Amino acid sequence: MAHSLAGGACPLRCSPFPSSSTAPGATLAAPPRPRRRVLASASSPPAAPAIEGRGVGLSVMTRRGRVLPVLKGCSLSVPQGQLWMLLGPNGCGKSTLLKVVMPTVESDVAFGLGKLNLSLDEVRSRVSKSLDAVGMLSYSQRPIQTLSGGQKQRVAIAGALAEASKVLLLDELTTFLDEHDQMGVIKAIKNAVAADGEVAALWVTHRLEELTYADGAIYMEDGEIIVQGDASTMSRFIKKKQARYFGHFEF
Ligand SMILES: Nc1ncnc2c1ncn2[C@@H]1O[C@H](COP(=O)(O)OP(=O)(O)OP(=O)(O)O)[C@@H](O)[C@H]1O
Repeated sequence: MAHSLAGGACPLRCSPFPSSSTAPGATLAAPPRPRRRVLASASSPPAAPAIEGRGVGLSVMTRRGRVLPVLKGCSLSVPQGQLWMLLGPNGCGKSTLLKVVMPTVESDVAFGLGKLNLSLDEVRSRVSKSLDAVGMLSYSQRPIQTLSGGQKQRVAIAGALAEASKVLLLDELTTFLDEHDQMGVIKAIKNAVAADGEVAALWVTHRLEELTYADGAIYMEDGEIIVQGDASTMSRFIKKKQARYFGHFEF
């Protein structure tokens, strides 16, 4: 099974598991008197919720030390297989609510396993092994939206590993990442490949320093593979090529 991941924004995935959540560090406020109405068709049978929040409250501290309630006892339920819109005037709390009901790292990785008909124990085991392989096990319960770009990439890689993908096709995963996140992602891939022994990865990059982590490399020009070999051979080849290129210029 091959799994392709591209750089840039991580695809947002919804949890297969119902969850209610609050943002880390959020102050839970006592819910005010309910001001909500639930309108439902009497004929529609209740579907299992895919996104669920119960009594979610969140307050932030202003610079002047005032506690500002942003979310006040919000309860919502979006059934599986349906598209719902979150509406309301500017500043009413839509984006904040979206952030706090996002899936956790754990449920995001489990998402792809829904199609495999596995037992819950097997799902849990695969999720924790793959998160461990990319160094993200301690983040299992964190909402995806609270992660850095590099951490999101590592969670996406864990998702591919959990599905037992034997081939990882990785396109410029580190382009928009800072150096710390870049190292985290490349080490995660390196560990995952080394730990399993059966996984192979092909990594598209412009960052030549990443060659240090590779076992081998392939160099292309104008639609053709010019040379391929082990990492040290390829490193020498690239350095010679760069020297020839810079030799054309007089400084
Ligand atoms: N970290 C924060 N510190 C201070 N105020 C905050 C913080 N987060 C959210 N708010 C305030 O909470 C309110 C809700 O913000 P939010 O962005 O969720 O609203 P929204 O409904 O998505 O708005 P819009 O439709 O304009 O995008 C706003 O008044 C915003 O200024």
